[in-house]
Amino acid sequence: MRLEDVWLRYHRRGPWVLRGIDVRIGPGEVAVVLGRNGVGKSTLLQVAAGVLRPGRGRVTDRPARVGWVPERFPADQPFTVARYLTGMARVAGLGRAAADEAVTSWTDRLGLSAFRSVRLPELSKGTAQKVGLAQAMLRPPGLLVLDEPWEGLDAATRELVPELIAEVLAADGSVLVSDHRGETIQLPAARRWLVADGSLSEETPSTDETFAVVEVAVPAARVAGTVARLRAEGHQVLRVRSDACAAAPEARPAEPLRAAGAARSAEPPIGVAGALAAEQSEAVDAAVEPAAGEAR
Ligand SMILES: Nc1ncnc2c1ncn2[C@@H]1O[C@H](COP(=O)(O)OP(=O)(O)OP(=O)(O)O)[C@@H](O)[C@H]1O
Repeated sequence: MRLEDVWLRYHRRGPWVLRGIDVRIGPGEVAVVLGRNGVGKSTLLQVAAGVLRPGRGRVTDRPARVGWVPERFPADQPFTVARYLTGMARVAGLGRAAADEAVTSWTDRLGLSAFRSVRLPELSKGTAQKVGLAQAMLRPPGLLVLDEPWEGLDAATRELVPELIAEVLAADGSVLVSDHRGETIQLPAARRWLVADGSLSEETPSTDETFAVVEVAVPAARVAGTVARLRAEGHQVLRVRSDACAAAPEARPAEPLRAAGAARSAEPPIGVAGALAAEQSEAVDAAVEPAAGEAR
């Protein structure tokens, strides 16, 4: 699929959100869309999915079957989970029996079986997100578009997301995913598209595919700005936490950089800049490339 010189704005005289985006994604490829809040990641994903039509330019070779998981599942619909998913399966072109089979299979897999008779507005945010994932996968999509798919999901389902992505890729589908939680660290082969000022640039892959995790302590008042800057630079922010340990007044000695897989071990963090009051400090864990020895 290719986005050819795509421009988009929401209002006739409004500012252009996307300005001349030109990018292509092929079968079996996954791209992570990164950038500051409000920069246009969701807009780009919606254009790719065919939910929004570009004001100028065009999208070519979009696969016939697109699975789109919006950032917020629209749960204000008067259907039960089973009824909604069966309806979506039929809309996707499945016959009655195949639709029932797909709904049973995906509700089982996503832990939704107990919610089949529950109406959508009564679901918790996380459960509604699972319904959003299920509807996108009912019929194997040639293009899967996931807008912050990890948001609100329980741990078990979060782990399932890379599995679903892998399945789409294995069937020669393409996947686009935005991710502000840094979960796409689990997709080491993903291309990385950075959106800024309406344009898109692609990060060139590192020859060293290992990651390192750098823990950084910043004053609470600067957390949002730091997170935004790190993301805009293409780093994956894994989590933000209040951390009394970061309040230690003395600087700790630097430890060797740890691999991302070891990030949650009990080892002390590296290079923590301390001297912050506990109630004022937040720790930002940022995974950066390249690995060892080049903490930025
Ligand atoms: N329906 C809409 N009508 C008008 N403006 C919109 C609409 N949706 C988004 N925008 C504006 O377009 C810009 C890009 O929004 P978009 O949601 O695509 O950004 P984003 O990078 O996905 O943000 P976030 O990371 O916060 O989800 C923002 O300035 C936003 O306010």
